[in-house]
Amino acid sequence: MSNTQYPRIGIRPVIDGRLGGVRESLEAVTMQMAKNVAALYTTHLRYPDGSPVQCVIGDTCIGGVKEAADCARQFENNGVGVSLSVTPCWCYGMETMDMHPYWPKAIWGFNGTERPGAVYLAATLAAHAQMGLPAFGIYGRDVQDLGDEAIPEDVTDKLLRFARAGMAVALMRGKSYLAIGTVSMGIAGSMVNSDFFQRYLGMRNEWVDTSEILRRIEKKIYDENEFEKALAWTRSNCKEGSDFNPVEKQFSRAEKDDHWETVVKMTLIFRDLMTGNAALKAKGFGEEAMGHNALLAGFQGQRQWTDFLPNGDFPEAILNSSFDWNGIRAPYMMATENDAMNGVSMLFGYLLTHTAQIFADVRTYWSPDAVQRVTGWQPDGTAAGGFIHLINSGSATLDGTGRLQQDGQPVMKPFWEIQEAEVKDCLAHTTWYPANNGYFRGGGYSSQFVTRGGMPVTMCRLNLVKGLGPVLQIAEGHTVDLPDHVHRTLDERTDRTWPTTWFVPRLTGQGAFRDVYTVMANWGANHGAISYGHVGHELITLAALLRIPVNMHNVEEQRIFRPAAWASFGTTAAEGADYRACDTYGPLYK
Ligand SMILES: C[C@H](O)[C@@H](O)[C@@H](O)C(=O)CO
Ligand SMILES: [Mn+2]
Repeated sequence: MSNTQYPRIGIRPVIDGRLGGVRESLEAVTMQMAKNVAALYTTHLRYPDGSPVQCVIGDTCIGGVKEAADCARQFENNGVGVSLSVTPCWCYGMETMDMHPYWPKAIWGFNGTERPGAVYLAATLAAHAQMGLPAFGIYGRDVQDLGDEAIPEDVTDKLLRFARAGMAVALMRGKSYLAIGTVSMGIAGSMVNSDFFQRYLGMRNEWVDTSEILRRIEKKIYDENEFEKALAWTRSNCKEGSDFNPVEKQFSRAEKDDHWETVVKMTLIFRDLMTGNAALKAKGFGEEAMGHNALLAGFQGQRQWTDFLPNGDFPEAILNSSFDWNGIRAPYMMATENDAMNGVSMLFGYLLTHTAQIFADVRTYWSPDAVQRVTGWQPDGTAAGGFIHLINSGSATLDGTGRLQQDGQPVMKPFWEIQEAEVKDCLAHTTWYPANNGYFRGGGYSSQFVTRGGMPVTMCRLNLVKGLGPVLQIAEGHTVDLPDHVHRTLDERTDRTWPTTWFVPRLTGQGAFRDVYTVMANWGANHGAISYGHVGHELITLAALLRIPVNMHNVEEQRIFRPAAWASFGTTAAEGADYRACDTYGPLYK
């Protein structure tokens, strides 16, 4: 996606239409409010390629329906995907409101009292509620003087929160999920549900059979120069681990070398399938050069492919990372086992944070007693109540090693903040073991690392429930370090050739978060998507925009920001209100 194709944020300066004094006195102040928000957005928000988000400000202030219609046309012509109305004064709600059926909407009503911006906000939010077009209300806590250009901190926070989630909605619209293969090992999440993608995300689905990978390998439908570069980089940066397979099952050195070539080609091919590649056009493959317009993809892998060919762990891990042989770059979202529902969970985390995501099985809850029994160590500190072993062959991002840093702390961060030395460190802490060929008869290489402890992370998962629809679950928590011998003992009970993250959710003492065991017991599927930071509140805002109820979360009430109309569905049991609101509005795209 080039910069010019990214959706923009439309800012609507709304004004009291009474000419002959009132309007004239407010023109400059209203337009200035719009300009100030645009400046805030362009300084703080970025597109996935790292460039600043672009805003379109209405050509004129909007005092009535004629100017509202002009502005809608202007926005349509300028690629707007998210709409924010701003006003310092009373204006005419239904005459000036944004009526677009699916642009995420918010109104910032200035908290001054010389002119009542908040009264407009209330009147217009009522109109939005009455018309079934939910909008977020933004209103500062402290009164400002008319003409005070500062955007207070609480307002800034809400403006940014709304825009980040709104932009995620706009970025998904019109893009594709590409399934490479079909259902993996009976996993329902890989039974790609096009009705969900179309109606809830505005995305389309593309499917290619895995025989396409073989065709491209055999017919050399990839950039051969890039392949040589990629193979050389892989040889010098991806260290191969010992072969733990029984000797009689091990592949020969020649076969292993051949597997390295295959997995590097698979990486190029998966990426080209997703986004296209101009180099293919030059080789006479114009159709392949276009790709599938995919923002997200999944690879079935198990079992038909992996039963006789190298597995997808290398391509999945590299694509999900913020770097490869071409240098530091944005991660590609790639779900292992073609678990599209976990892929979308990753996509949510990625679009909100611009950081790579860990894809993992939510494999084992280790109670303190079980840990003590098996290792002799009594878990303490963050791990005192036990922990969850997140581990899956393959697709966890190498950024998940925790070797990227901020002020000496382990982090995951947007690619534009990553330094070359940090990339080297991620690679140095990753070992590529010959795949466990009891599971992967065709060989390949699995990435192994242990995530550094102390990172704040958020795990989420989108589930489809028949009769209900999609629901999102969210668990904020931390990665933890275990003493070496404890890690080794527990890890070796599973598969020591796979990447491990030890995770402790933050407990609230209530419901699903009464203890670590109960968090795991309430997880709705075998996988979770793990994003850096505590971003549960951002996920909740995004879910509300998409009309997806959140069935489980541990986010404090004061951090939750949903469209104003949600309050009309109930204010004390907010979870129930969320379900009723999402049910009433239905999916964003009809
Ligand atoms: C190798 C195994 O089949 C794993 O891939 C399996 O445990 C899963 O990841 C299931 O989601
Ligand atoms: Mn899995």
